[in-house]
Amino acid sequence: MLRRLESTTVSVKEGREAGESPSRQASQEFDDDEDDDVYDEQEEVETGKVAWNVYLTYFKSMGLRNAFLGLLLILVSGGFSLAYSIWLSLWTGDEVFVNNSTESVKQAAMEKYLGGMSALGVGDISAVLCFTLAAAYCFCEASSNLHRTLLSNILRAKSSFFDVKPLGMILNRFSKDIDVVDTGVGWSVVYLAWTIIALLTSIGGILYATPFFVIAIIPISALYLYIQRFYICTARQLRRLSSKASSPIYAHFSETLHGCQTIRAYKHQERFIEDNRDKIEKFNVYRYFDDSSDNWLDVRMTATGGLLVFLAATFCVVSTQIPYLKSHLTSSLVGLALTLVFDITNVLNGMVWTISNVETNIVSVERIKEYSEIEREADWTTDNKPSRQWPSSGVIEFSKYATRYRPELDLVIKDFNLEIHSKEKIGIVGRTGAGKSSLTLALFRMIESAKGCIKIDGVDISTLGLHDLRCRLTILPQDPVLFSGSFRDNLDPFSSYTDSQLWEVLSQCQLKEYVSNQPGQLTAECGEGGKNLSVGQRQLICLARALLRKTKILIMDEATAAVDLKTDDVIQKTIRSEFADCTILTIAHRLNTIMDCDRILVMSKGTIAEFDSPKSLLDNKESIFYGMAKDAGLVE
Ligand SMILES: Nc1ncnc2c1ncn2[C@@H]1O[C@H](COP(=O)(O)OP(=O)(O)OP(=O)(O)O)[C@@H](O)[C@H]1O
Repeated sequence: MLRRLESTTVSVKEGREAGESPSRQASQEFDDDEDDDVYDEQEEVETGKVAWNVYLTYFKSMGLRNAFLGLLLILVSGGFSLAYSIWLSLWTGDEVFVNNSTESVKQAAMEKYLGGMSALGVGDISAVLCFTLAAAYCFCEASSNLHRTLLSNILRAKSSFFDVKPLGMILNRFSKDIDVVDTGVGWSVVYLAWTIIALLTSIGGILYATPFFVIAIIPISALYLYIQRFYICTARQLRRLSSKASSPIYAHFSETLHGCQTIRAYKHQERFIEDNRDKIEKFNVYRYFDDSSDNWLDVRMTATGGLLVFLAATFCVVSTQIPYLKSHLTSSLVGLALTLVFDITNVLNGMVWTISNVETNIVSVERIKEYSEIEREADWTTDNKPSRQWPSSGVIEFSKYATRYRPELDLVIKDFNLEIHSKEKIGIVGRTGAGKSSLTLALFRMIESAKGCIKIDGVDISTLGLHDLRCRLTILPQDPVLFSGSFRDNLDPFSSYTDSQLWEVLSQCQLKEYVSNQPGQLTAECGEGGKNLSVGQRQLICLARALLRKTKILIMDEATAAVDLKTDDVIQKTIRSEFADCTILTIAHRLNTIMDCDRILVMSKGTIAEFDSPKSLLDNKESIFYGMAKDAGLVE
């Protein structure tokens, strides 16, 4: 979006000049549906019922044995509740209390029933307590396992995944969806199990008291089912849509935070605030309908519940007119039936809510599962382990190599046949977009081969594990990457080197004086992503890290672009002396930094345009390199 800022600024200006009304401009501007279209393409919304394997994924993530134990405890607790009601009805129906029994008999019966109630109560409480503890454990297991799988998959996702998915979309899965799994899914599944058991026990009790009630139960259950099915498919889809609509909010928010300076510089604060409101508004549309559908359900559930109570009472009255039933029906049974029917209304209402809740909450598991199954990079390690010394010579060979960023895109490197000898220093130049950075990414297998192979010291790198490959090469990237932490953490994250070694590399990179003046010196904080340092200083820290690792192959991707010429000169000298016996590939924008290289690779549109010593290339006035050197003022 920030990239579009300048062009939009121009188009807004042009719009004003063309005399368009502000509202029309605004509508065009906020036809930022283009943005949302991007999301539409990138974030597909599932439709229809959530697949059963999503539920299975959730139960598997809590451990099937744990899930089974939890279910068993719910059944035990439900059994206690039913026994409790039956015991109460037996108590109220016991003729000992209405006959002319002696006080001692009444006393004994009272003690029996009270003792029974207490035992059932204690049993019920214990079962609920055990169940709650088991449930809490299961939910934590499920959440942490789902989160772990999601995180490990995202961290191992192919780089193309990050090219096509905006950060906000990924953050949404880690924040909102994980939050729903943490707090919503588990308990909604438990409430569902509880309500099913409560429903079955209530229906059993009512049928025992008034068998006639079966005539009402069937159509009313059908009505409940109908309402529930109607509601759930709407609520489920609304939940999916509102989850999707929240992604652009996250993405926009993080973009705004990152581009705060640019937004202020262009005085586009208002536009971004409006944009943010617009996205929240779109999100609220789904939320509003989500809430409205809840109210719709509430009204119907209450009406159907009332009908159920009315029918139960009517059947009790009708039963008193039928001689066979009349003899069976006692006042305590009528009491039990009416109590249960009041319960059943709540239970049926609760069931519809919980089924919908489960279905809507499980959508988050579905979304997490989707990102837990994205295509991953190649294996971290394979059976083909390189020797400890590999690469000992640093010979790099590209044979008929070609690569692309994604299967649907064009090749960015084509027909690459190249051999770089041991300890050779190669300068790589070419117009922007020629494929220089892609070449370095290919060496690290950030992008995989589409054709041909790359061999390092005779080993085809595609047969190695990614970790084995990447830890044997060093890159100084265009964008220096630093972690939040101290200088020491950034230089030596695995604490493998001594302080004196760290100071030595800092001095080689011209940073010794700066670091020793910091409070705490090596333990001084670099800030989040190294924000306490300038870009040039960050590049120097990366260089120091490379000097410490000192692998046989070093790749520099415009690594000193942000440092001043004098420092650049010193660094180049340091690299030449410290990495004298290493193979170095240098992508350069300042031609003078690669003039002393052994050979220069000039790239054009992903192919090798020229590959020779600087002298030979400069001797040929027709060469591309000569033209570049001339433009840079290095030759006449
Ligand atoms: N993440 C990506 N997804 C798809 N295509 C990409 C990606 N990164 C680069 N490309 C394409 O690959 C081609 C080569 O880009 P590359 O970054 O390797 O060029 P470069 O020579 O390093 O350019 P520069 O000097 O500007 O860094 C370009 O056409 C570019 O559009």
